[in-house]
Amino acid sequence: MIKAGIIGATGYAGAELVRILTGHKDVQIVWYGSRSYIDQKFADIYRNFFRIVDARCLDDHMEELAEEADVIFTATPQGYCASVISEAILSKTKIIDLSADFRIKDVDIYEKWYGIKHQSPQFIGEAVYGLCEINREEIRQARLVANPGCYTTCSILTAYPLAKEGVIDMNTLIVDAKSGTSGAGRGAKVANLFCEVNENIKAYGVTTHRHTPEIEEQLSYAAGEPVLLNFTPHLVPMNRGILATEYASLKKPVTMEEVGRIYQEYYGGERFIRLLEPGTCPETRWVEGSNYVDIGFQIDARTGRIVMMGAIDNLVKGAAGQAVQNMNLMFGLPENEGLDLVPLFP
Ligand SMILES: NC(=O)C1=CN([C@@H]2O[C@H](COP(=O)(O)OP(=O)(O)OC[C@H]3O[C@@H](n4cnc5c(N)ncnc54)[C@H](OP(=O)(O)O)[C@@H]3O)[C@@H](O)[C@H]2O)C=CC1
Ligand SMILES: CC(=O)N[C@@H](CCC(=O)OP(=O)(O)O)C(=O)O
Repeated sequence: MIKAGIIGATGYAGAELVRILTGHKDVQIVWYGSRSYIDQKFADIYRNFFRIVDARCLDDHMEELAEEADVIFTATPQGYCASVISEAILSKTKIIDLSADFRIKDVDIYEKWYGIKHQSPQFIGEAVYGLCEINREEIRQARLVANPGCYTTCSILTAYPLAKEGVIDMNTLIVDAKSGTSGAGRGAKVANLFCEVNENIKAYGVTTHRHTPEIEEQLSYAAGEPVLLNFTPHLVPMNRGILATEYASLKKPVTMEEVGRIYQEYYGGERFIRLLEPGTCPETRWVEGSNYVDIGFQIDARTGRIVMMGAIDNLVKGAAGQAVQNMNLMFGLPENEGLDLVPLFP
């Protein structure tokens, strides 16, 4: 049995980790970490776990937890993992960090976009960017995995094959993405109150959202050239889900069949990527509650552009599901263990 500790188990991403790991046959959760609910029963906070999880929440003692756990998930705010990680901890246990602390290789870029000083830049080099479909082999060897963000997972996977194959002009790429409100976490904020979000759609973080450099960095590796792009997130009145619609000019005319073949070559064998039939657009409702990424595209011969579309559940493939997929790789388990979650509908 793999012993897993979750720091931040009481947040939305942490609670989703509890849900997935509770159904994972090779994992025992040994630590339900919290700041605000110490000693309270986890199932009293999230009553969907009534008579399923009996444990109480514990404080966030990483050093003590490292003695007990084979893997620690940090589902905590930006800056937390970097402020507690140490060689002593990493020599005893593996860490999968759901925050952005180790995602961006250039510490100056991290500090500029996140507005905080990085407390452990010495571990940035060894951290593996945990996008399983792209970095599978490195993840298997990793002690520290930087689990990608929700917008970034969806945006990168949707464009990756065409960026890698040089089909699109990367300097024309625009990523327009929409997210449900669980993406903002459980903490109370006026902007996320029912009356503020319901019956409304708005863009936010226009030209300044912190996921921009993460998408740019990963697509730069794919394209083999520096990438600058526009990323515009939107908040929509739903609980879960991300839809990314991405526009780019084609470098030369290509057919739907040719593009379909490229996607097939990269993702045809991927358990969690579903390439939709030509002309079918991804919808968040068909991936909700699951680890799937649904991808579709359409060529606009009139403008010479391609429109690529991806949908995920932000809390599953965008956070906890991907974290468990990473854990499976790190422990040599089948990648889909605990993740055969059929999407929910309605
Ligand atoms: N929500 C999403 O869709 C996604 C989130 N992420 C990332 O995952 C992480 C968690 O996000 P999310 O679950 O949404 O956030 P929440 O605000 O819902 O949860 C935050 C969690 O962190 C705990 N916490 C807060 N401050 C501290 C601290 N100083 N020390 C220890 N624990 C602390 C909270 O504990 P308590 O409540 O007990 O006080 C809570 O369990 C973030 O880094 C986020 O960016 C990544 C991808 C998607
Ligand atoms: C709707 C909403 O507010 N979403 C969050 C993204 C959450 C997330 O994925 O956070 P990290 O990837 O940075 O860990 C936001 O825009 O800040």
